[in-house]
Formats: sequence, structure tokens, C-alpha cells
Amino acid sequence: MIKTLVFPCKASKFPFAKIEGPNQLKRKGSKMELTITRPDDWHLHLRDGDLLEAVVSHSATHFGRGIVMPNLKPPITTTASAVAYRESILKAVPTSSGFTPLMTLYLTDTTNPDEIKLARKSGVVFAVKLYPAGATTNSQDGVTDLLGKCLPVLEEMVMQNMPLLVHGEVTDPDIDIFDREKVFIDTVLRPLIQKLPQLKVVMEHITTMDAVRFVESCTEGFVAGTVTPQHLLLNRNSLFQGGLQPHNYCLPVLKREIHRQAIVSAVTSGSKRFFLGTDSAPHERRRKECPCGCAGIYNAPVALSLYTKVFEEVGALDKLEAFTSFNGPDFYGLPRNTAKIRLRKTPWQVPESFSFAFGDIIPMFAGETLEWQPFSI
Ligand SMILES: NC(=O)N[C@@H](CC(=O)O)C(=O)O
Ligand SMILES: [Zn+2]
Ligand SMILES: [Zn+2]
Repeated sequence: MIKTLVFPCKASKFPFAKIEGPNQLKRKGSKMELTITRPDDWHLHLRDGDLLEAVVSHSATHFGRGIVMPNLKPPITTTASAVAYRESILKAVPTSSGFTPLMTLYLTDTTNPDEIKLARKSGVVFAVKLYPAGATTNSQDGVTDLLGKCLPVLEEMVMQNMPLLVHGEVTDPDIDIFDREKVFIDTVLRPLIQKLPQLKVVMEHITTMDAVRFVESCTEGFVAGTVTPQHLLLNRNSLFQGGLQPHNYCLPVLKREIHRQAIVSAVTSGSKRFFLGTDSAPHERRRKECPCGCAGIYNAPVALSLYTKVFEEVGALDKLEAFTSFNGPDFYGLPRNTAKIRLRKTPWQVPESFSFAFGDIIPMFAGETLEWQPFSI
């Protein structure tokens, strides 16, 4: 079993011909290389304390910015706590990386509209996150009735042009877990958008063809969707292949193959409505491999490699850069990154685990050989 603390994607001298411009694919024999604008991660869990220090470099190495999720314990519900959390992230980020954390606020039933004004004024908060209470990891303090309890806050968000990021699942135990995203779209999202058509909404980590259709049916520039590597590459069989697979368990849970295919088609079509959001969600190994394991897949070390694989498999590498690096900043009204990264088709093995004093973190596709490797340039 390979154990290492070293991130596998280290810069090294590249022996092949140079590339002429952005997003140009170059071949030499069977080797291929692609240069793209540095991507951003529009859905990222960096945690805090030891876990933050352990994982942040995996994102900071290759992503320019990350929308940092606020589901800490206690959650980041105020601008003041977002500012403090941002400081602790910046302390943990390797200085040479130039990584910028974009902060979010955790919406509760009691969030005050003034908090949205403060958030906008701060210049460091870029969105507000909706967790339906009880839907996912650390969502206990989330919202119980969005339109019933949060309408004034949502109206202020429209005024401040502050996007609402949505974990789109209902929590009703009578609704089958595989239907929770679809029911959320029908019972929460459609009414929300009807009531507030000017609100910017990102449906995070979409998992179904229903979500694809919903996002595509809304006004471009107002509703978008982020997509994870796991929902592009895995279906629900991966949860049970050869026995229970806790490291493939995340929320919303993986769905049927037809849904995976719909998501792949949507993101590789060149649509501007979908962009990269890894939902990289590290949990210590002992919190995944236990009788009641946590939801969340740690994919930061493999995400770019996996997204590239998906686009290559459907012959859409020319559409990759818009998904990884353009559609996100364009939606948020932020400048695109100017730096570039290189993706080289050269096999590398994903570590079996990352080991730290506090324990291990198991990455997605642990121990497997992947084909594309990202390099900073
Ligand atoms: N995706 C997950 O399964 N888990 C996330 C929370 C979330 O994004 O829903 C986490 O924070 O662990
Ligand atoms: Zn979520
Ligand atoms: Zn998440």
C-alpha cells in the first residue's frame, strides 16, 4: 500500500514540443498535452484546523480561486466569521500558490438582511449557501422553510446581486433518497425562481437529468449548475461494487447511469450554464469507515485529472477550458484567471492515502492509475 505525504502532481521538465496558445492540444507520438487557463473550484470544502492545513495545498496548487463552503462547526453565519475564516485559510495556503479563497455565508432561518449588506461591503464574501436543515454534513443549523423564513434575506440578495448556492435536496424522510433532488427542484427551486426571477442561483453538485433540464430551462446568467468529478464518472453501482464502498459515498448520493450520461452530455456540450465545482469534502478515514460513515468524497488531488478524462472520452477536449476556467467567473461576474496550467497525458498513480498526525484521508480513486496530470506553469 502506497503511503505518502507528497502531492503527486509536482512540476517537472517537459520534454515535448511547446504549445501555441490556450486550450491547444499537442501530440507527440502517443503523448498529448493541453494548456488551459488556470481553473477555479466553485464548490470546495477546506474545513478548519488540522484538516485545513492537511488539504489546502491540494486545491491551491492548481486552482486559482475556490468558493469555500461555510459548513464548519459552528457554521460561518456572519461576515465577521467569514473574514476570520479567510485569514486562517490564507495562513495555511502555500504562499507561492497565489490561491484566493472566495468566502460564503451559511444561511439560517434567522439570517438578517443587514448581514447581506455587510457581506457585500466586505469584498470577501461572494455567495450565500442554502443547506436545507438536515440534508447533509453539518447542515443542522440550515434552513427549515426557505420562502417562509428567508424571503427578506433573499430579496436583499437580489438587491446586492449576491448568488444563492443551493444544496438541492428535500429532507422529508418519506421521499426516497434517490428522488430528493428532483422533488427539491419541483417544490423549492421552481417556486423560488418564479418569486424572485432576478436572484442568481447555483444548483450545486447536480446529480440528475432533472437538474440538467431544470438549469437549461432557466434564464442563462441567473441559474447555473456546478458538477463534481464523481457525478461525471460514477453511478450508484460504485457504492456497492464488490462490497460497500464508503469512499464513494457523498450527498447528493450517486444516481443511475442515465443521469450520469445526461450530466456528461450537458457539461461537454459547451453550455455556459455548467461549471467546475469539485465538492471536495475530506473526512478522516475513521469517520468514513465506520458504522455510520460521513458523506463526502475527497477529490482535490484527482479532480482536474478526472474532468480531463471525461472530456477526452467524449471527444470534447476543446470544451474543457470553458467548463474549468471561463463559465464560473463569467457567472459570478469576476475576471477570468490569466495564469495557465498544463495537462499532460502521462500515467500517474493516485496515493492509497494521505497520512497526517491526526489520521489518514483517502482520496477518490485511491491507488488507481490516472492518465492526465496537471502541472503549474
Ligand atoms: N457532499 C458531501 O457529501 N458532503 C459535504 C457537504 C455537501 O456538500 O453536501 C461535506 O461537507 O462533507
Ligand atoms: Zn451539498
Ligand atoms: Zn459540498
